[in-house]
Amino acid sequence: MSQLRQKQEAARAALEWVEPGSVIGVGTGSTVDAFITALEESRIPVDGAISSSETTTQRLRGIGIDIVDLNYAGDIDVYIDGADEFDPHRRLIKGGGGALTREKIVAEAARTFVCMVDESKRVGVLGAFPLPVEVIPMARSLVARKLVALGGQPIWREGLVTDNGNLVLDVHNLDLVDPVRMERTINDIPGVVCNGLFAIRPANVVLCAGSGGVERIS
Ligand SMILES: O=C(CO)[C@H](O)[C@H](O)COP(=O)(O)O
Repeated sequence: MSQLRQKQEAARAALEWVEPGSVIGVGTGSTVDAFITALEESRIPVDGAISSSETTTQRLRGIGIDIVDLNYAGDIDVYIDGADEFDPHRRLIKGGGGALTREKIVAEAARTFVCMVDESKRVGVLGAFPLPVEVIPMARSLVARKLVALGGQPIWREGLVTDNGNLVLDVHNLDLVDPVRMERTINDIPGVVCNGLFAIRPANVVLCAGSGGVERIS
């Protein structure tokens, strides 16, 4: 089964968490694109969505779903998103699409975070995928030096400006054996807005699609 097909399978499985009449949180990326297509085909009537990026907002509006401001929504039942890597504890690396900060905000507002992945995203220990770190532009070089001191090799994702007007450093070769600790350590660097580790608050459910079907890890 192709990777795209696996993403579509995981996306269809996530529909089980969409309650008719609810407001849902929606992530960003190609798996989320497949989810939005599946949601449209399902005709489940949702009351609106909290979006994690301008790209997702456009897609959701395109299928007639209202975008709700998180400030007026309170907590929501479910957040549905993809990931770049997941480990056996449902801890994630996210941010390959550069939307990590808003993704983490919406995930935090949700009682249940459902993560849709294809088999290629499964790892024993996080860190093969470079860790995205969103930084305030004036702090780019300072933060990069601090990340080197932590053992990483940051590469500036040149040309990308996030929806929040910031920059992204992709950090290679960090030791992520203790991802909770590293998530906190990086967050403490002045100038860091957010990092792509979702370890303090992992996914509640991972739907991993492979050749044998969709595995539900919860
Ligand atoms: O974190 C993300 C975007 O910031 C995505 O969830 C992640 O990059 C996975 O993307 P895809 O579904 O295209 O494989």
